[in-house]
Amino acid sequence: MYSARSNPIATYKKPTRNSKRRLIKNLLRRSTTSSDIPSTSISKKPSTLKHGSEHSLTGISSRSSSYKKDKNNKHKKESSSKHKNKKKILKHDDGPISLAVLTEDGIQIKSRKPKSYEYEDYANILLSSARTSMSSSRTSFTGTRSSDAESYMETASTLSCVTCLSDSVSALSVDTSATNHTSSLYTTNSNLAGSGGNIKHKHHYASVNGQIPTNSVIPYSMILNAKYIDLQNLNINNKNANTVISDSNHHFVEITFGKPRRQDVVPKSLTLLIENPDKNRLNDIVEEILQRSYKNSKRQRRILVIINPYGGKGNAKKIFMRKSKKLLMASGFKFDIQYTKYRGHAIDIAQNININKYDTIACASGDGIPHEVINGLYRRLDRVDAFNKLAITQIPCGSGNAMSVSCHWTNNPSYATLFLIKSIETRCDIMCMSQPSYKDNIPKLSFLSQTYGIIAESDINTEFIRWLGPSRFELGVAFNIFQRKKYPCDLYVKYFTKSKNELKLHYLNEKSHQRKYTNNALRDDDDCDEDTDKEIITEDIDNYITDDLFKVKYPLDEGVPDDWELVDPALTNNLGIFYTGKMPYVAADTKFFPAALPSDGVMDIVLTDSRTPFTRMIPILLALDKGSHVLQPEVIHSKIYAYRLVPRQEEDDPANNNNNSNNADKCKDKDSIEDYLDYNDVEEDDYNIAKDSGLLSIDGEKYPLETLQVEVIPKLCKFLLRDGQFVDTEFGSM
Ligand SMILES: Nc1ncnc2c1ncn2[C@@H]1O[C@H](COP(=O)(O)OP(=O)(O)OP(=O)(O)O)[C@@H](O)[C@H]1O
Repeated sequence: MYSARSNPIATYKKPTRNSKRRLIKNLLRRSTTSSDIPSTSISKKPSTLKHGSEHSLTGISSRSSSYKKDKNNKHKKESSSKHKNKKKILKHDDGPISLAVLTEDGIQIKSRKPKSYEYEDYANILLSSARTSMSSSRTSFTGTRSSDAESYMETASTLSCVTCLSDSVSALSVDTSATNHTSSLYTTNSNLAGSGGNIKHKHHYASVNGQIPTNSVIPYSMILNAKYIDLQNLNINNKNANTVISDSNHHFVEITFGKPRRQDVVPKSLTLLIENPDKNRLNDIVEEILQRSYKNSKRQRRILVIINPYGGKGNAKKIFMRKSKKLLMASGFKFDIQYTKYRGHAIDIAQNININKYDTIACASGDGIPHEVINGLYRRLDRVDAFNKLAITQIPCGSGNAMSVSCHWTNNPSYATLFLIKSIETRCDIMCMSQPSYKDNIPKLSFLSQTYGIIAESDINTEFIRWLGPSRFELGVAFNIFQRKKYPCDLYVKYFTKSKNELKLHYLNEKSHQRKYTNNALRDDDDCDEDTDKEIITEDIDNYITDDLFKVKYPLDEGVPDDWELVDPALTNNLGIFYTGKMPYVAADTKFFPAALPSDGVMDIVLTDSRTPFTRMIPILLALDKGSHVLQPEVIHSKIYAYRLVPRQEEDDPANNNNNSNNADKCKDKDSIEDYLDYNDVEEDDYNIAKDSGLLSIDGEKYPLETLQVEVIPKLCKFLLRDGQFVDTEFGSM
C-alpha cells in the first residue's frame, strides 16, 4: 500500500479536509497488519506509524498516493508492487515520531520501536497537522525523482546528513534571479507591519516527519527553532502518553530547520522524541538545542527590513517574500517591512528609525540601500547609540550584492537569510569621506568601495542597461578598456603596506589572529583558561564605540599631511583603474579585494595604468573572479590608512594640478553632492553633466567628480558576518 514506486507528484490531488480524515483512518486501518502493533491498539486505531525512517520516508507523499488509490480502487498492478515495497518498508521497527539524540554537530535521528499508545497519539497529531502537511505532500519528494522513491528510501538511510541536510553551500555561483518558489508549502497567518506594530506570526511549516532517514544528522547550523510539543494540548487522553511526556529522559520536540531544496533552503518542521541520555546535564532540552543552534549568534532579532522595490531587476519584493520571509518567521525573528519610495529614502528611514525597537536593519536590496542606511544613521544626533545598537545586513535582491557575497558568503537570497539568522555580529571598519561640496562639511560614509576611472564609468554609466543584471558591469569594463580611456588625477596616500610582500605578511598575521580569536570564542566556557577569558572580555568592551571615533583625523581643509606620499604622476596622469575597498567582493563574481579584512584598520587600493597593453589587461580582467589580478606585476596593490584623490579634467593644465582647492571649487559649482544625495530634487541634467565629466562611484552610487579624501574609521559599524568573518578569498595561498 505504501507505494514508493508510484509517483506521488503525478497522482497527487489536493485533498479536502474530510478526505484527509478519511485518508488517515484508512491508513490506520491498514496498519493493523503490522506485527509490531499490539492487538489492543490494532483493532481501533493505528497506524501510519509503522516503521521508522524508511517507512516514514515515504511519509506524507505515499499517504497521498494511497489516498487516491483507495478512493478509486483501480490500480491492481501498482498494488501488488506496493505490497512488495511494504515488505521492505516494514523491515524496521521504527516509530512514527523518530527518536533522536543530541550530538556534537546536530540532532541525530535514531530508529526505535514505537510504544502502543503512541499510535493513538500520533493519529491525533496527524489529524491536527494534516491541514498543513497534506498540502505539502506534493513537494515532499522534491529533489528526488519520485518514481525512484523506493531506491531513494533504500539508500537514504545509509547516508548521513551530508546528502540531505549538510551545510554544503557553494552558492556564490547561484543566480539571485532564480525565482523558484515554495510559497504553496506554507500556511502563514502573519500580521506584517509596515504599520510598525509588533508582529505575531502564527505559522506551520511543511512537516518532514517520516522523511528524514535514520542516522541523519540535522546540523545545529541549520536549526532555526525548537519547541516542546505538549501532547496533552492535542487532546490526547491516553495516560500512557502522559507517562512518556513526564519522563525526563524523553521529550517531544518540534524542531524547525532549513532544508536544502533545489538551489534554495526552505524551513521545514519535524517532530522528534528526543532522548536525553544524561538527565543530570541537560535540564531544558529545547534551550540546549537553541543554545547550540545559535552559538555566538543572537536569538530572536528584531529587524527592520528595508525593501527597495526597484532593486536589481525590480523584483526585490518578490525575492524577499519568497526566499527570506519564511525563514525569518521560522526562526522566531520579529520584523517590520518598509519599502523605499524614492531615491535616498533609506537615508531618511535610518535617520528617523526608533533604535529601541530594532537591533538589526536588513536591506533587501543591492548595495545602494546599506550605503544609505549607514549614512542615515551617521546623520543622527544619537549616532553613537545607533551604531552601538543596530547591526546592518543585506538580503541580496539587487544587481550589486557585494555585501551579501562578502558577509554571508553567498548571493543566494534564501541562504543569505539563513546565514543572516546564524551570523555573528562583527564590528567592521568604515571609510569616512570628505568632499568640498558636502553640506556643512559633514563627511559621508562608505562601507564598500570608492572608484574612479574605468570601473566607475562601467558601474554608473551602464544604468540604462540595468535590465541586463550584473553582466552590465562587465560589459562596461570591457568597453572602456578597449577604448583605452585614461583618468588623470593626483593621488596622495598614507600607506600602511606599500609592497605586495608586506601586504601579504599583514594579511597572514591578521588571519591567524582572527582564527585564534574565533577558536577561543567558540570554545566552551569551561575550556577557557584565564587568558582566553580576558581576551574575550576585552573584545566585548571593544564592541562599544564612543563619540571620539567620529572625529575626522585628516580634515580636508587642512591640506595634505606630511607623511602622505604622492603617487608617481607618470602613473596617475594615465590612470586606468582607481579602486579602493573594504570588502573582498565588489560584485558576485568579482573578488576585487581578495586581501580585504573586516577590521584591520586599513583599506585596500588597486591601481592600473591605462597604457598597459590590451593583451596584458585581458588576463588581469579574467583573473578578477579568482582575485589573482592583484598578483600581476602591472597591478598596484597596497593597504592604506587614508588618501586624497584629486581628479583632473583632461583639458586641465597638469602644472596646476597640485592646487587642490581650485579643482575642488570648480567641481563644487558644477556638481553639488546634495544633488546626488537628496534624490528627491535631482535633476536629470545634473546626471548628464556628471556623466560627461567622468565619474566617482562610491558603494555603487554616483558621487560628484571633485576632490575626495578618505580615511578609515576602525570598527564603526556592526555587520552580520557568517562565522564572524568575510568569505574566504584564498588570498593567503595565492
Ligand atoms: N522607490 C524608489 N525609486 C527610485 N529609486 C529608488 C527607490 N528606492 C530606492 N531607490 C534608489 O535605488 C538605488 C539603488 O538601490 P539598490 O542598491 O538597492 O539597487 P541595485 O539595483 O542593486 O543597485 P546597485 O547597482 O547600486 O547595486 C539607490 O540609489 C536608491 O536610492
